[in-house]
Amino acid sequence: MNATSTPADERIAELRGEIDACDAELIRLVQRRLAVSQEIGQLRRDSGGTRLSLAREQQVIARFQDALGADGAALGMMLLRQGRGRL
Ligand SMILES: C=C(O[C@@H]1C=C(C(=O)O)C=C[C@H]1O)C(=O)O
Repeated sequence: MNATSTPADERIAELRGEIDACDAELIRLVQRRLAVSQEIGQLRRDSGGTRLSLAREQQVIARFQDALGADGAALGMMLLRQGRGRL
């Protein structure tokens, strides 16, 4: 600790490091999820199926809603939208 920083400042800096690590992991997971989702979409289209599966999307949103409430559902919808690209 230097002369001007308090114990709270030190702890905040430490916790911000944890947040930064969480964010980096989340970004990596979102990118991985997008790649997997796009691969599934391509496989379905190549075999003559639809690009989207609304029943599956409802399951995904319900999972986020159950775990995280209304904001979770919104987050799930953002992830789904990311994988859709141009409709
Ligand atoms: C990835 C899939 O395709 C699409 C993308 C989804 C997703 O990103 O979770 C879910 C349903 C589909 O609309 C799938 O069917 O699982």
